[in-house]
Amino acid sequence: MSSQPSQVSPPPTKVRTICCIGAGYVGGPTCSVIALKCPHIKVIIVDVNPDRINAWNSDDLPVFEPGLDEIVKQCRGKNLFFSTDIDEAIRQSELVFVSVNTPTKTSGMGKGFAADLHYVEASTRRIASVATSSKIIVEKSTVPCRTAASMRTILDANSNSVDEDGSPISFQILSNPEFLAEGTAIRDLLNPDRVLIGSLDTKEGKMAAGALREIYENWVDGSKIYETGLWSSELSKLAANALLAQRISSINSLSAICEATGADVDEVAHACGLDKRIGDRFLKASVGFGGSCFQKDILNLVYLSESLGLKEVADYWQQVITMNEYSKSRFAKKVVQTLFNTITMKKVAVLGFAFKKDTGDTRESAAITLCRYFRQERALISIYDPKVSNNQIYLDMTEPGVIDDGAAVRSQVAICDNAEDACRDAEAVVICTEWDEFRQLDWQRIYGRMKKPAFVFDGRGITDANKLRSLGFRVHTVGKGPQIMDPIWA
Ligand SMILES: NC(=O)c1ccc[n+]([C@@H]2O[C@H](COP(=O)([O-])OP(=O)(O)OC[C@H]3O[C@@H](n4cnc5c(N)ncnc54)[C@H](O)[C@@H]3O)[C@@H](O)[C@H]2O)c1
Ligand SMILES: O=c1ccn([C@@H]2O[C@H](COP(=O)(O)OP(=O)(O)O[C@H]3O[C@H](CO)[C@@H](O)[C@H](O)[C@H]3O)[C@@H](O)[C@H]2O)c(=O)[nH]1
Repeated sequence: MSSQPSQVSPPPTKVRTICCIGAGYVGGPTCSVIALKCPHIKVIIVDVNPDRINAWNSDDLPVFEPGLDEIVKQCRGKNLFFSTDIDEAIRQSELVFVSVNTPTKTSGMGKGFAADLHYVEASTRRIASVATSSKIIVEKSTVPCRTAASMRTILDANSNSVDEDGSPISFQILSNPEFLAEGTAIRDLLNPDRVLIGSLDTKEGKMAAGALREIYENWVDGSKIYETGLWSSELSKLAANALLAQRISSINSLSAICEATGADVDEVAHACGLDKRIGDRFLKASVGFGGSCFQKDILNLVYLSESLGLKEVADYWQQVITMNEYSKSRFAKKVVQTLFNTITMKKVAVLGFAFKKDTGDTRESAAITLCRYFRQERALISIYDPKVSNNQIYLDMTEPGVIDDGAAVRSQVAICDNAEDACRDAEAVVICTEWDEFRQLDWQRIYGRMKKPAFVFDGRGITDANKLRSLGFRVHTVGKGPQIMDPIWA
Protein backbone atom coordinates (compact mmCIF):
# COMPACT_ATOMS: atom_id res chain seq x y z
CA MET A 1 0.00 0.00 0.00
CA SER A 2 1.42 3.44 -0.88
CA SER A 3 1.76 5.91 2.00
CA GLN A 4 0.25 8.87 0.07
CA PRO A 5 -3.36 8.36 -1.04
CA SER A 6 -3.29 8.75 -4.81
CA GLN A 7 -6.08 9.85 -7.15
CA VAL A 8 -9.52 8.31 -6.88
CA SER A 9 -9.51 4.82 -8.34
CA PRO A 10 -11.47 4.80 -11.63
CA PRO A 11 -14.42 2.48 -12.33
CA PRO A 12 -13.47 -0.99 -13.53
CA THR A 13 -13.27 -1.40 -17.30
CA LYS A 14 -13.23 -5.19 -17.30
CA VAL A 15 -15.88 -7.17 -15.48
CA ARG A 16 -14.91 -10.62 -14.23
CA THR A 17 -17.40 -11.01 -11.40
CA ILE A 18 -20.98 -9.73 -11.19
CA CYS A 19 -23.13 -9.57 -8.08
CA CYS A 20 -26.89 -9.27 -8.40
CA ILE A 21 -28.71 -8.09 -5.27
CA GLY A 22 -32.25 -9.50 -5.42
CA ALA A 23 -32.98 -13.06 -6.55
CA GLY A 24 -36.52 -12.38 -7.75
CA TYR A 25 -38.41 -12.56 -11.03
CA VAL A 26 -35.92 -10.15 -12.61
CA GLY A 27 -32.59 -10.77 -10.87
CA GLY A 28 -32.81 -14.58 -11.18
CA PRO A 29 -33.61 -14.94 -14.90
CA THR A 30 -31.60 -11.88 -16.02
CA CYS A 31 -28.37 -12.90 -14.33
CA SER A 32 -28.84 -16.57 -15.22
CA VAL A 33 -28.89 -15.52 -18.88
CA ILE A 34 -25.77 -13.40 -18.35
CA ALA A 35 -24.06 -16.46 -16.83
CA LEU A 36 -25.14 -18.57 -19.81
CA LYS A 37 -23.89 -16.11 -22.39
CA CYS A 38 -20.74 -15.04 -20.55
CA PRO A 39 -19.01 -18.21 -19.34
CA HIS A 40 -15.90 -16.11 -18.60
CA ILE A 41 -17.83 -14.08 -15.98
CA LYS A 42 -18.68 -15.34 -12.49
CA VAL A 43 -22.23 -14.37 -11.53
CA ILE A 44 -23.36 -14.39 -7.89
CA ILE A 45 -27.04 -13.76 -7.21
CA VAL A 46 -27.74 -12.85 -3.58
CA ASP A 47 -30.82 -12.24 -1.50
CA VAL A 48 -31.77 -11.54 2.11
CA ASN A 49 -34.39 -14.27 1.89
CA PRO A 50 -32.72 -17.63 2.61
CA ASP A 51 -35.81 -19.61 1.47
CA ARG A 52 -35.58 -18.00 -1.94
CA ILE A 53 -31.87 -18.75 -2.22
CA ASN A 54 -32.42 -22.35 -1.10
CA ALA A 55 -35.08 -22.72 -3.78
CA TRP A 56 -32.72 -21.34 -6.45
CA ASN A 57 -30.20 -23.95 -5.32
CA SER A 58 -32.80 -26.76 -5.51
CA ASP A 59 -34.63 -28.58 -8.32
CA ASP A 60 -37.74 -26.54 -7.63
CA LEU A 61 -36.86 -22.97 -8.64
CA PRO A 62 -38.83 -20.15 -6.99
CA VAL A 63 -39.73 -18.64 -10.37
CA PHE A 64 -41.48 -20.48 -13.18
CA GLU A 65 -40.40 -19.31 -16.62
CA PRO A 66 -40.27 -21.48 -19.72
CA GLY A 67 -36.60 -22.28 -20.45
CA LEU A 68 -35.26 -21.04 -17.10
CA ASP A 69 -34.72 -24.46 -15.48
CA GLU A 70 -32.43 -25.61 -18.26
CA ILE A 71 -30.25 -22.50 -18.08
CA VAL A 72 -29.92 -22.62 -14.30
CA LYS A 73 -29.06 -26.32 -14.37
CA GLN A 74 -26.45 -25.72 -17.07
CA CYS A 75 -24.65 -22.88 -15.26
CA ARG A 76 -25.26 -23.42 -11.54
CA GLY A 77 -22.07 -24.35 -9.69
CA LYS A 78 -19.93 -23.44 -12.73
CA ASN A 79 -20.16 -19.67 -13.14
CA LEU A 80 -23.57 -19.08 -11.56
CA PHE A 81 -24.04 -19.05 -7.79
CA PHE A 82 -26.94 -18.26 -5.47
CA SER A 83 -26.01 -17.10 -1.98
CA THR A 84 -27.12 -15.22 1.11
CA ASP A 85 -23.57 -13.94 1.70
CA ILE A 86 -24.30 -10.52 0.26
CA ASP A 87 -21.21 -8.77 1.61
CA GLU A 88 -18.75 -11.27 0.17
CA ALA A 89 -20.47 -11.19 -3.22
CA ILE A 90 -20.31 -7.38 -3.29
CA ARG A 91 -16.63 -7.39 -2.34
CA GLN A 92 -15.73 -9.86 -5.10
CA SER A 93 -17.56 -8.01 -7.88
CA GLU A 94 -16.61 -5.23 -10.24
CA LEU A 95 -20.25 -4.69 -11.17
CA VAL A 96 -23.31 -4.91 -8.92
CA PHE A 97 -26.88 -5.08 -10.22
CA VAL A 98 -29.47 -3.75 -7.78
CA SER A 99 -32.56 -5.77 -8.68
CA VAL A 100 -34.65 -5.50 -5.53
CA ASN A 101 -38.38 -4.91 -5.28
CA THR A 102 -39.76 -1.34 -5.51
CA PRO A 103 -43.42 -1.78 -4.51
CA THR A 104 -45.96 1.00 -4.14
CA LYS A 105 -45.75 2.64 -0.70
CA THR A 106 -48.51 1.52 1.65
CA SER A 107 -48.03 4.24 4.27
CA GLY A 108 -46.54 7.67 4.78
CA MET A 109 -45.92 10.31 2.16
CA GLY A 110 -47.02 9.27 -1.31
CA LYS A 111 -48.96 6.29 0.14
CA GLY A 112 -50.68 4.38 -2.65
CA PHE A 113 -48.64 6.05 -5.39
CA ALA A 114 -44.93 6.55 -4.75
CA ALA A 115 -42.42 3.72 -5.06
CA ASP A 116 -41.09 2.37 -1.80
CA LEU A 117 -37.36 2.78 -2.29
CA HIS A 118 -36.16 1.48 1.04
CA TYR A 119 -34.93 -1.83 -0.42
CA VAL A 120 -32.92 0.09 -3.00
CA GLU A 121 -31.52 2.35 -0.31
CA ALA A 122 -30.67 -0.57 1.99
CA SER A 123 -28.79 -2.28 -0.85
CA THR A 124 -26.95 0.94 -1.69
CA ARG A 125 -25.88 1.49 1.92
CA ARG A 126 -24.69 -2.09 2.13
CA ILE A 127 -22.56 -1.70 -1.00
CA ALA A 128 -21.05 1.50 0.41
CA SER A 129 -20.21 -0.10 3.72
CA VAL A 130 -18.57 -3.29 2.46
CA ALA A 131 -16.93 -2.34 -0.85
CA THR A 132 -13.14 -2.32 -0.87
CA SER A 133 -12.66 -1.56 -4.56
CA SER A 134 -14.24 0.78 -7.12
CA LYS A 135 -17.44 -0.57 -8.61
CA ILE A 136 -20.08 -0.04 -11.23
CA ILE A 137 -23.53 -0.02 -9.63
CA VAL A 138 -26.38 -0.78 -11.99
CA GLU A 139 -29.98 0.15 -11.22
CA LYS A 140 -31.96 -2.80 -12.57
CA SER A 141 -35.00 -2.18 -10.39
CA THR A 142 -37.65 0.14 -11.82
CA VAL A 143 -37.21 3.44 -9.98
CA PRO A 144 -38.49 7.01 -10.17
CA CYS A 145 -36.56 9.49 -12.25
CA ARG A 146 -33.40 10.77 -10.48
CA THR A 147 -33.06 7.84 -8.05
CA ALA A 148 -29.48 7.41 -9.29
CA ALA A 149 -28.67 10.82 -7.81
CA SER A 150 -29.82 9.67 -4.35
CA MET A 151 -27.85 6.46 -4.70
CA ARG A 152 -24.75 8.41 -5.63
CA THR A 153 -25.12 10.71 -2.62
CA ILE A 154 -25.50 7.75 -0.28
CA LEU A 155 -22.52 5.94 -1.77
CA ASP A 156 -20.26 9.00 -1.69
CA ALA A 157 -21.23 9.88 1.88
CA ASN A 158 -20.81 6.39 3.29
CA SER A 159 -17.71 5.00 1.73
CA ASN A 160 -14.33 5.68 3.32
CA SER A 161 -12.52 2.77 1.76
CA VAL A 162 -9.32 2.79 -0.20
CA ASP A 163 -8.35 0.07 -2.62
CA GLU A 164 -5.20 -2.07 -2.38
CA ASP A 165 -3.12 0.77 -3.91
CA GLY A 166 -4.34 3.18 -1.25
CA SER A 167 -6.54 5.13 -3.68
CA PRO A 168 -10.01 6.15 -2.51
CA ILE A 169 -12.54 3.95 -4.22
CA SER A 170 -15.30 5.35 -6.44
CA PHE A 171 -18.68 4.27 -7.73
CA GLN A 172 -20.26 4.83 -11.11
CA ILE A 173 -24.01 4.45 -11.30
CA LEU A 174 -25.76 3.23 -14.40
CA SER A 175 -29.42 2.81 -15.16
CA ASN A 176 -30.19 -0.39 -17.05
CA PRO A 177 -33.94 -0.98 -16.75
CA GLU A 178 -35.32 -4.41 -17.53
CA PHE A 179 -38.02 -4.83 -20.16
CA LEU A 180 -38.68 -8.58 -19.91
CA ALA A 181 -42.27 -9.72 -19.63
CA GLU A 182 -43.11 -12.65 -17.37
CA GLY A 183 -43.90 -15.89 -19.16
CA THR A 184 -41.56 -14.93 -21.99
CA ALA A 185 -38.65 -13.74 -19.83
CA ILE A 186 -36.02 -16.04 -21.28
CA ARG A 187 -37.03 -15.33 -24.87
CA ASP A 188 -37.03 -11.58 -24.13
CA LEU A 189 -33.65 -11.73 -22.42
CA LEU A 190 -32.03 -13.79 -25.19
CA ASN A 191 -33.43 -11.58 -27.92
CA PRO A 192 -34.33 -8.16 -26.48
CA ASP A 193 -35.88 -5.40 -28.60
CA ARG A 194 -33.34 -3.09 -26.99
CA VAL A 195 -30.98 -2.80 -24.06
CA LEU A 196 -31.01 0.62 -22.47
CA ILE A 197 -27.96 1.94 -20.61
CA GLY A 198 -28.14 5.33 -18.93
CA SER A 199 -25.02 6.99 -17.61
CA LEU A 200 -23.66 10.37 -16.62
CA ASP A 201 -22.16 12.22 -19.55
CA THR A 202 -18.65 12.12 -18.06
CA LYS A 203 -15.54 10.18 -19.03
CA GLU A 204 -16.03 7.81 -16.07
CA GLY A 205 -19.76 7.46 -16.75
CA LYS A 206 -19.12 6.53 -20.37
CA MET A 207 -16.37 4.07 -19.34
CA ALA A 208 -18.80 2.33 -17.00
CA ALA A 209 -21.48 2.23 -19.70
CA GLY A 210 -18.90 0.72 -22.04
CA ALA A 211 -18.11 -2.04 -19.53
CA LEU A 212 -21.81 -2.95 -19.26
CA ARG A 213 -22.25 -2.73 -23.03
CA GLU A 214 -19.38 -5.20 -23.45
CA ILE A 215 -21.25 -7.74 -21.28
CA TYR A 216 -24.43 -7.51 -23.37
CA GLU A 217 -22.49 -7.62 -26.62
CA ASN A 218 -21.69 -11.26 -25.84
CA TRP A 219 -25.12 -12.01 -27.30
CA VAL A 220 -26.97 -8.80 -28.19
CA ASP A 221 -26.21 -6.98 -31.44
CA GLY A 222 -24.52 -3.65 -30.66
CA SER A 223 -27.12 -1.75 -32.71
CA LYS A 224 -29.77 -2.77 -30.17
CA ILE A 225 -27.88 -1.24 -27.24
CA TYR A 226 -29.00 2.32 -26.74
CA GLU A 227 -26.99 4.62 -24.48
CA THR A 228 -28.75 7.63 -22.98
CA GLY A 229 -28.45 9.99 -20.06
CA LEU A 230 -29.33 8.60 -16.62
CA TRP A 231 -32.62 10.45 -16.22
CA SER A 232 -33.88 9.54 -19.69
CA SER A 233 -33.13 5.90 -19.02
CA GLU A 234 -34.96 5.91 -15.68
CA LEU A 235 -37.96 7.71 -17.12
CA SER A 236 -38.07 5.53 -20.25
CA LYS A 237 -38.86 2.47 -18.15
CA LEU A 238 -41.88 4.13 -16.53
CA ALA A 239 -42.89 5.60 -19.88
CA ALA A 240 -42.71 2.26 -21.74
CA ASN A 241 -44.94 0.56 -19.17
CA ALA A 242 -47.37 3.47 -19.14
CA LEU A 243 -47.66 3.40 -22.94
CA LEU A 244 -48.17 -0.38 -22.99
CA ALA A 245 -50.80 -0.29 -20.26
CA GLN A 246 -52.49 2.64 -21.97
CA ARG A 247 -53.03 0.48 -25.09
CA ILE A 248 -54.77 -2.17 -23.00
CA SER A 249 -56.97 0.36 -21.22
CA SER A 250 -57.78 1.92 -24.59
CA ILE A 251 -58.88 -1.36 -26.15
CA ASN A 252 -60.75 -2.33 -22.98
CA SER A 253 -62.63 0.98 -23.06
CA LEU A 254 -63.58 0.20 -26.66
CA SER A 255 -64.69 -3.30 -25.62
CA ALA A 256 -67.42 -1.68 -23.51
CA ILE A 257 -68.66 0.19 -26.59
CA CYS A 258 -68.49 -3.05 -28.61
CA GLU A 259 -70.64 -4.90 -26.09
CA ALA A 260 -73.21 -2.12 -26.19
CA THR A 261 -73.36 -1.86 -29.96
CA GLY A 262 -72.74 -5.25 -31.51
CA ALA A 263 -69.23 -4.46 -32.74
CA ASP A 264 -66.55 -7.11 -32.18
CA VAL A 265 -63.48 -5.87 -30.30
CA ASP A 266 -61.13 -8.35 -32.02
CA GLU A 267 -62.24 -7.06 -35.41
CA VAL A 268 -61.86 -3.46 -34.25
CA ALA A 269 -58.37 -4.17 -32.85
CA HIS A 270 -57.35 -5.94 -36.05
CA ALA A 271 -58.70 -3.15 -38.26
CA CYS A 272 -56.86 -0.52 -36.23
CA GLY A 273 -53.68 -2.58 -35.94
CA LEU A 274 -53.38 -2.86 -39.73
CA ASP A 275 -52.36 0.78 -39.66
CA LYS A 276 -48.58 0.53 -39.30
CA ARG A 277 -48.55 3.62 -37.11
CA ILE A 278 -50.72 1.77 -34.59
CA GLY A 279 -49.46 -1.81 -35.01
CA ASP A 280 -51.31 -4.98 -34.08
CA ARG A 281 -49.60 -6.04 -30.86
CA PHE A 282 -50.80 -5.49 -27.30
CA LEU A 283 -54.38 -4.77 -28.30
CA LYS A 284 -56.06 -7.86 -26.87
CA ALA A 285 -59.15 -6.89 -24.92
CA SER A 286 -59.27 -8.52 -21.51
CA VAL A 287 -60.86 -8.54 -18.11
CA GLY A 288 -58.10 -6.05 -17.16
CA PHE A 289 -54.35 -6.00 -16.98
CA GLY A 290 -52.47 -7.37 -13.97
CA GLY A 291 -48.88 -8.05 -13.02
CA SER A 292 -46.48 -6.46 -10.59
CA CYS A 293 -45.42 -3.64 -12.88
CA PHE A 294 -48.06 -1.77 -14.87
CA GLN A 295 -50.14 -0.40 -12.01
CA LYS A 296 -47.16 0.25 -9.76
CA ASP A 297 -45.17 2.05 -12.44
CA ILE A 298 -48.08 4.20 -13.60
CA LEU A 299 -48.88 5.19 -10.02
CA ASN A 300 -45.23 6.08 -9.71
CA LEU A 301 -45.49 8.25 -12.84
CA VAL A 302 -48.64 9.89 -11.48
CA TYR A 303 -46.83 10.69 -8.23
CA LEU A 304 -43.81 12.02 -10.08
CA SER A 305 -46.03 14.27 -12.23
CA GLU A 306 -47.86 15.58 -9.18
CA SER A 307 -44.61 16.22 -7.34
CA LEU A 308 -43.49 18.27 -10.33
CA GLY A 309 -46.73 20.30 -10.21
CA LEU A 310 -48.00 18.71 -13.44
CA LYS A 311 -51.57 17.95 -12.34
CA GLU A 312 -53.02 17.51 -15.84
CA VAL A 313 -50.26 15.04 -16.70
CA ALA A 314 -50.92 13.11 -13.49
CA ASP A 315 -54.67 13.01 -14.25
CA TYR A 316 -54.02 11.76 -17.77
CA TRP A 317 -52.02 8.72 -16.64
CA GLN A 318 -54.26 8.06 -13.63
CA GLN A 319 -57.08 7.44 -16.10
CA VAL A 320 -55.26 4.34 -17.42
CA ILE A 321 -55.58 2.79 -13.96
CA THR A 322 -59.14 4.00 -13.49
CA MET A 323 -60.13 2.33 -16.78
CA ASN A 324 -58.46 -0.90 -15.68
CA GLU A 325 -60.41 -0.96 -12.43
CA TYR A 326 -63.57 -0.27 -14.43
CA SER A 327 -62.81 -3.20 -16.77
CA LYS A 328 -62.58 -5.59 -13.83
CA SER A 329 -65.66 -4.33 -12.00
CA ARG A 330 -67.71 -4.18 -15.23
CA PHE A 331 -66.88 -7.82 -15.91
CA ALA A 332 -67.70 -8.89 -12.34
CA LYS A 333 -71.03 -7.06 -12.50
CA LYS A 334 -71.82 -8.79 -15.79
CA VAL A 335 -71.41 -12.16 -14.07
CA VAL A 336 -73.68 -11.25 -11.18
CA GLN A 337 -76.35 -9.56 -13.32
CA THR A 338 -76.43 -12.41 -15.82
CA LEU A 339 -76.86 -14.99 -13.08
CA PHE A 340 -80.21 -13.38 -12.26
CA ASN A 341 -78.66 -10.74 -9.98
CA THR A 342 -77.46 -13.13 -7.33
CA ILE A 343 -74.57 -15.57 -7.02
CA THR A 344 -75.11 -16.22 -3.31
CA MET A 345 -74.29 -19.89 -2.62
CA LYS A 346 -73.92 -20.52 -6.34
CA LYS A 347 -70.82 -22.33 -7.50
CA VAL A 348 -68.65 -20.21 -9.78
CA ALA A 349 -65.65 -21.89 -11.42
CA VAL A 350 -62.65 -19.63 -11.99
CA LEU A 351 -60.19 -20.87 -14.60
CA GLY A 352 -56.78 -19.27 -14.21
CA PHE A 353 -55.45 -17.29 -11.29
CA ALA A 354 -52.06 -16.06 -12.59
CA PHE A 355 -52.02 -12.57 -14.09
CA LYS A 356 -51.16 -14.04 -17.49
CA LYS A 357 -50.32 -17.44 -18.95
CA ASP A 358 -46.97 -19.18 -18.50
CA THR A 359 -46.24 -17.71 -15.09
CA GLY A 360 -47.10 -18.67 -11.54
CA ASP A 361 -47.10 -14.99 -10.53
CA THR A 362 -50.38 -13.63 -9.18
CA ARG A 363 -49.34 -10.09 -8.30
CA GLU A 364 -52.23 -7.71 -9.16
CA SER A 365 -53.92 -10.53 -11.08
CA ALA A 366 -57.40 -9.63 -12.31
CA ALA A 367 -58.52 -13.00 -10.91
CA ILE A 368 -57.90 -11.75 -7.37
CA THR A 369 -60.16 -8.74 -7.86
CA LEU A 370 -62.89 -10.85 -9.47
CA CYS A 371 -62.77 -13.53 -6.79
CA ARG A 372 -62.98 -10.85 -4.10
CA TYR A 373 -66.14 -9.50 -5.77
CA PHE A 374 -67.56 -13.03 -5.90
CA ARG A 375 -66.70 -13.57 -2.24
CA GLN A 376 -68.56 -10.42 -1.27
CA GLU A 377 -71.57 -11.76 -3.17
CA ARG A 378 -71.18 -14.95 -1.09
CA ALA A 379 -70.58 -17.24 -4.04
CA LEU A 380 -68.87 -20.61 -3.67
CA ILE A 381 -65.72 -20.33 -5.75
CA SER A 382 -63.75 -23.21 -7.25
CA ILE A 383 -60.41 -22.22 -8.72
CA TYR A 384 -58.01 -24.01 -11.02
CA ASP A 385 -54.65 -22.70 -12.22
CA PRO A 386 -51.93 -24.91 -13.69
CA LYS A 387 -49.03 -23.11 -11.97
CA VAL A 388 -50.19 -21.10 -8.95
CA SER A 389 -49.78 -22.92 -5.63
CA ASN A 390 -52.77 -23.47 -3.34
CA ASN A 391 -51.07 -21.51 -0.58
CA GLN A 392 -50.61 -18.52 -2.85
CA ILE A 393 -54.28 -18.57 -3.86
CA TYR A 394 -55.43 -18.72 -0.24
CA LEU A 395 -53.00 -15.95 0.66
CA ASP A 396 -54.27 -13.73 -2.16
CA MET A 397 -57.90 -14.38 -1.26
CA THR A 398 -57.51 -13.53 2.41
CA GLU A 399 -58.35 -9.94 3.34
CA PRO A 400 -55.45 -8.54 5.35
CA GLY A 401 -56.37 -7.53 8.88
CA VAL A 402 -59.73 -9.35 8.93
CA ILE A 403 -59.85 -11.73 11.89
CA ASP A 404 -60.34 -15.40 10.99
CA ASP A 405 -60.63 -14.55 7.31
CA GLY A 406 -58.27 -17.43 6.48
CA ALA A 407 -60.85 -19.94 7.75
CA ALA A 408 -63.68 -18.08 6.02
CA VAL A 409 -61.80 -18.18 2.73
CA ARG A 410 -61.28 -21.93 3.00
CA SER A 411 -65.00 -22.49 3.56
CA GLN A 412 -65.88 -20.41 0.51
CA VAL A 413 -63.03 -21.16 -1.90
CA ALA A 414 -62.06 -24.60 -3.17
CA ILE A 415 -58.92 -25.19 -5.20
CA CYS A 416 -59.06 -27.95 -7.81
CA ASP A 417 -56.46 -30.08 -9.57
CA ASN A 418 -57.88 -29.58 -13.03
CA ALA A 419 -60.33 -27.43 -14.96
CA GLU A 420 -63.02 -30.08 -15.28
CA ASP A 421 -63.16 -30.67 -11.53
CA ALA A 422 -63.45 -26.92 -10.95
CA CYS A 423 -66.40 -26.72 -13.36
CA ARG A 424 -68.32 -29.73 -11.99
CA ASP A 425 -71.76 -28.62 -10.67
CA ALA A 426 -70.91 -24.98 -11.32
CA GLU A 427 -73.48 -22.50 -12.59
CA ALA A 428 -70.86 -20.41 -14.35
CA VAL A 429 -67.31 -20.69 -15.63
CA VAL A 430 -65.21 -17.52 -15.54
CA ILE A 431 -61.99 -17.55 -17.59
CA CYS A 432 -59.46 -15.20 -16.03
CA THR A 433 -56.15 -16.33 -17.55
CA GLU A 434 -55.43 -17.31 -21.16
CA TRP A 435 -53.62 -20.59 -20.40
CA ASP A 436 -53.25 -22.64 -23.61
CA GLU A 437 -54.87 -25.69 -22.01
CA PHE A 438 -58.15 -23.75 -21.62
CA ARG A 439 -58.38 -23.57 -25.43
CA GLN A 440 -58.56 -27.36 -25.59
CA LEU A 441 -61.08 -28.18 -22.89
CA ASP A 442 -63.76 -30.81 -23.52
CA TRP A 443 -66.62 -28.32 -23.30
CA GLN A 444 -69.24 -30.92 -24.12
CA ARG A 445 -68.28 -32.97 -21.06
CA ILE A 446 -68.03 -29.84 -18.92
CA TYR A 447 -71.51 -28.78 -20.06
CA GLY A 448 -72.93 -32.18 -19.16
CA ARG A 449 -71.72 -31.81 -15.57
CA MET A 450 -72.75 -28.19 -14.93
CA LYS A 451 -75.98 -26.78 -13.51
CA LYS A 452 -78.32 -25.37 -16.15
CA PRO A 453 -78.49 -22.85 -17.62
CA ALA A 454 -74.73 -23.12 -17.88
CA PHE A 455 -72.84 -19.86 -18.40
CA VAL A 456 -69.33 -19.13 -19.65
CA PHE A 457 -67.78 -15.70 -19.09
CA ASP A 458 -64.67 -15.48 -21.19
CA GLY A 459 -62.49 -12.65 -19.87
CA ARG A 460 -59.71 -13.41 -22.33
CA GLY A 461 -61.49 -14.06 -25.61
CA ILE A 462 -59.99 -17.54 -26.03
CA THR A 463 -63.08 -19.70 -26.56
CA ASP A 464 -65.10 -20.30 -29.72
CA ALA A 465 -68.31 -18.74 -28.40
CA ASN A 466 -70.48 -20.02 -31.26
CA LYS A 467 -69.28 -23.59 -30.73
CA LEU A 468 -69.98 -23.29 -27.02
CA ARG A 469 -73.45 -21.90 -27.74
CA SER A 470 -74.14 -24.83 -30.04
CA LEU A 471 -73.42 -27.12 -27.07
CA GLY A 472 -76.00 -25.26 -24.99
CA PHE A 473 -73.83 -22.76 -23.10
CA ARG A 474 -74.76 -19.14 -22.67
CA VAL A 475 -71.60 -17.21 -23.40
CA HIS A 476 -70.34 -13.73 -22.66
CA THR A 477 -66.98 -12.77 -24.18
CA VAL A 478 -65.38 -9.48 -23.30
CA GLY A 479 -65.88 -6.99 -26.13
CA LYS A 480 -68.27 -9.10 -28.16
CA GLY A 481 -71.57 -7.60 -29.22
CA PRO A 482 -74.81 -7.49 -27.31
CA GLN A 483 -76.42 -10.71 -26.19
CA ILE A 484 -79.84 -9.43 -27.26
CA MET A 485 -78.71 -10.10 -30.83
CA ASP A 486 -78.01 -13.72 -29.99
CA PRO A 487 -81.19 -15.80 -30.33
CA ILE A 488 -79.94 -18.53 -27.99
CA TRP A 489 -79.21 -15.98 -25.28
CA ALA A 490 -82.42 -14.00 -25.69
N1 LIG B 1 -41.29 -8.83 -12.45
C1 LIG B 1 -41.07 -8.31 -13.65
O1 LIG B 1 -41.52 -8.83 -14.65
C2 LIG B 1 -40.22 -7.07 -13.81
C3 LIG B 1 -39.79 -6.70 -15.09
C4 LIG B 1 -39.01 -5.56 -15.23
C5 LIG B 1 -38.64 -4.81 -14.12
N2 LIG B 1 -39.08 -5.19 -12.89
C6 LIG B 1 -38.60 -4.42 -11.72
O2 LIG B 1 -37.50 -5.14 -11.15
C7 LIG B 1 -37.49 -4.99 -9.73
C8 LIG B 1 -37.51 -6.36 -9.08
O3 LIG B 1 -38.73 -6.97 -9.42
P1 LIG B 1 -38.98 -8.53 -9.09
O4 LIG B 1 -40.27 -8.87 -9.74
O5 LIG B 1 -37.76 -9.31 -9.41
O6 LIG B 1 -39.16 -8.46 -7.50
P2 LIG B 1 -39.15 -9.67 -6.48
O7 LIG B 1 -39.93 -9.24 -5.32
O8 LIG B 1 -39.49 -10.94 -7.18
O9 LIG B 1 -37.61 -9.82 -6.06
C9 LIG B 1 -36.90 -8.87 -5.33
C10 LIG B 1 -35.97 -9.60 -4.37
O10 LIG B 1 -35.13 -8.65 -3.74
C11 LIG B 1 -34.84 -9.12 -2.43
N3 LIG B 1 -34.34 -8.03 -1.61
C12 LIG B 1 -35.01 -6.93 -1.16
N4 LIG B 1 -34.19 -6.14 -0.46
C13 LIG B 1 -32.97 -6.73 -0.46
C14 LIG B 1 -31.72 -6.38 0.08
N5 LIG B 1 -31.54 -5.24 0.75
N6 LIG B 1 -30.68 -7.23 -0.08
C15 LIG B 1 -30.83 -8.37 -0.77
N7 LIG B 1 -32.00 -8.76 -1.33
C16 LIG B 1 -33.07 -7.94 -1.19
C17 LIG B 1 -36.16 -9.69 -1.96
O11 LIG B 1 -35.98 -10.58 -0.89
C18 LIG B 1 -36.68 -10.36 -3.25
O12 LIG B 1 -36.33 -11.73 -3.29
C19 LIG B 1 -38.68 -4.10 -9.39
O13 LIG B 1 -38.25 -2.78 -9.33
C20 LIG B 1 -39.60 -4.28 -10.60
O14 LIG B 1 -40.42 -3.17 -10.82
C21 LIG B 1 -39.85 -6.31 -12.70
O1 LIG C 1 -52.94 -7.12 -25.33
C1 LIG C 1 -52.79 -7.35 -24.12
C2 LIG C 1 -51.52 -7.57 -23.53
C3 LIG C 1 -51.43 -7.81 -22.17
N1 LIG C 1 -52.56 -7.85 -21.41
C4 LIG C 1 -52.43 -8.05 -19.95
O2 LIG C 1 -51.52 -7.12 -19.43
C5 LIG C 1 -50.84 -7.65 -18.30
C6 LIG C 1 -49.34 -7.49 -18.44
O3 LIG C 1 -48.88 -8.31 -19.48
P1 LIG C 1 -47.38 -8.27 -20.01
O4 LIG C 1 -47.00 -6.88 -20.29
O5 LIG C 1 -47.28 -9.22 -21.13
O6 LIG C 1 -46.57 -8.88 -18.78
P2 LIG C 1 -45.61 -8.22 -17.67
O7 LIG C 1 -44.75 -9.31 -17.18
O8 LIG C 1 -46.42 -7.45 -16.70
O9 LIG C 1 -44.65 -7.23 -18.49
C7 LIG C 1 -44.80 -5.81 -18.46
O10 LIG C 1 -44.20 -5.28 -17.30
C8 LIG C 1 -42.80 -5.60 -17.17
C9 LIG C 1 -42.34 -5.07 -15.83
O11 LIG C 1 -41.99 -3.75 -15.86
C10 LIG C 1 -42.05 -4.98 -18.36
O12 LIG C 1 -40.67 -5.27 -18.24
C11 LIG C 1 -42.61 -5.55 -19.66
O13 LIG C 1 -41.95 -4.95 -20.77
C12 LIG C 1 -44.10 -5.26 -19.71
O14 LIG C 1 -44.67 -5.86 -20.87
C13 LIG C 1 -51.29 -9.11 -18.20
O15 LIG C 1 -52.32 -9.22 -17.24
C14 LIG C 1 -51.83 -9.41 -19.58
O16 LIG C 1 -52.80 -10.41 -19.58
C15 LIG C 1 -53.80 -7.63 -21.97
O17 LIG C 1 -54.82 -7.65 -21.28
N2 LIG C 1 -53.89 -7.40 -23.32
